[in-house]
Amino acid sequence: MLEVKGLTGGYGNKAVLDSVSFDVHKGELFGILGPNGSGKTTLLSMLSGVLDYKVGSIRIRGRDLKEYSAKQLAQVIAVLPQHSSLAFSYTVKETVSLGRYAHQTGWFHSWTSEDEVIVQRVMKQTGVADFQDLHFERLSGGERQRVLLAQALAQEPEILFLDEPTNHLDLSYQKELLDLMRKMAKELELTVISIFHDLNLAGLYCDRLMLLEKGQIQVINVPNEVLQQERIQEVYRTTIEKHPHPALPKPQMFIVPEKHVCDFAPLEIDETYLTVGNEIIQLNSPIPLRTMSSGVTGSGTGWHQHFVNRHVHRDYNYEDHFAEMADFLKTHGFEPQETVGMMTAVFLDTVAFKFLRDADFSVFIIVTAGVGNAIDASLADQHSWISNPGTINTWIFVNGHLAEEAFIHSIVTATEAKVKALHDLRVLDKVTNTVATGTSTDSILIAAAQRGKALQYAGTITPLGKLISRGVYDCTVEAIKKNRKRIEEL
Ligand SMILES: Nc1ncnc2c1ncn2[C@@H]1O[C@H](COP(=O)(O)OP(=O)(O)OP(=O)(O)O)[C@@H](O)[C@H]1O
Repeated sequence: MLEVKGLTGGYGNKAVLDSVSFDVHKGELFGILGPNGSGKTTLLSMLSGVLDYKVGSIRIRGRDLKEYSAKQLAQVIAVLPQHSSLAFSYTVKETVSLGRYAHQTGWFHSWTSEDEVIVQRVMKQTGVADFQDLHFERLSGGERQRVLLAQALAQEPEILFLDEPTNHLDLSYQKELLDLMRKMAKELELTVISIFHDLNLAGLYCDRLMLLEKGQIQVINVPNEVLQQERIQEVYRTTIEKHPHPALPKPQMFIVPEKHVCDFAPLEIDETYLTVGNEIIQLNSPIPLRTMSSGVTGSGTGWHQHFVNRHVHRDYNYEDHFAEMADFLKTHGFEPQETVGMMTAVFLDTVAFKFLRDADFSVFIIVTAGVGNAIDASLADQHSWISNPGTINTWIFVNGHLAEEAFIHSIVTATEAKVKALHDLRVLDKVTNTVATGTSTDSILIAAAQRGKALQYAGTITPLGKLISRGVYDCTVEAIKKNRKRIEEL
């Protein structure tokens, strides 16, 4: 649909673009990225015939751009510029109708019913039909943007050029505009070429991205390839982190603000932050901690400041235990969004905790262990779904800076230590009469201050893994013994 070869040029003697070559296919959503001043708008101006070029070629539908008359070009391409103002005062509908100009013929341009149908359709698509009789200059920036998009679509172009299309739009219209672009690209084979400053939106919506750097193409590829952490850091000269989108196989880049001295102040989570009561065990951190957990609230990965292990009756049974737990936390002064919350049927005074220190980092481990529901994982298929009360809740606070993989290693290491504790205490699976490996509802939390020593690994043989192994083993043994004693006393 569009072929660019060796495009070089700029303004007067100032060369902005240097040997730019690429193709865009029909029906493709193609994103142009690059830092300020890298030449994105200059390229778009050349592609849309606004800015002349001396070296290289641009071919649209196999024909050289320079062979098109202005009107012919307007029948094929439409442009939604970044900043727009109108010289005259038009209503919204009149503004959109100007898009039909390229399709009108003869000296006396007559307005056909087809023109009317198209204008009404594009006004609906862009959400501006409701205010079609208002004057353009009375509109907000976002509303104007949508009116100009409607005008561009009224042209019924084959290629739509967009310069920062979501600039003035609120969140829902950003999504709607880009959803519409993608729909039109896929269903009507509209070719969309758009400049983006928002790398995440570009990554979410575009089929391919082209990254410009100082007037040259740094890379053209699918979003996952272009949006590499090191590359973006280098080209944009800033610190960012790349993470997967939570719902889609797409990359997302996060800005990391510069840290201040207070962000590095040493923090050691230990017993002083812990309170053990009859109804809850709570640990309140002075700062949010990076967490990975299987709590009833705060599960998955996140940042949490409060940690609650709540005693519930053996017969606790709510259909929506997530909502019930959230209500419980609220009535006890905890914000559920900021709290990792777990439940246990054991008496909370049977808790075991231990602080362990290495040269330049430390861990604080807290375990409650009910084993009435102990299961041998290798024979789990012999169990029915109905479970008895009893669960092992393991909390591991790390005073260090954990890498993503260290969170996973920590869970593996802690699980191995727990299994060994059950083995050594000969905790039995009552159904199979074999040694249990855990209970059916065990829960775990890894929470790290993300300050101090960088800890890349937490396998059993690493310094962190050794502390976790020792601490989880000792605490699990102690908690099970205390719990057994407590039950004997009843
Ligand atoms: N009309 C002009 N006359 C002379 N130089 C210009 C003109 N317009 C842009 N430039 C220069 O060309 C270079 C590229 O500008 P361009 O607007 O294409 O970059 P961009 O990648 O779109 O930047 P931004 O992200 O800031 O919009 C810049 O150095 C800019 O100063």
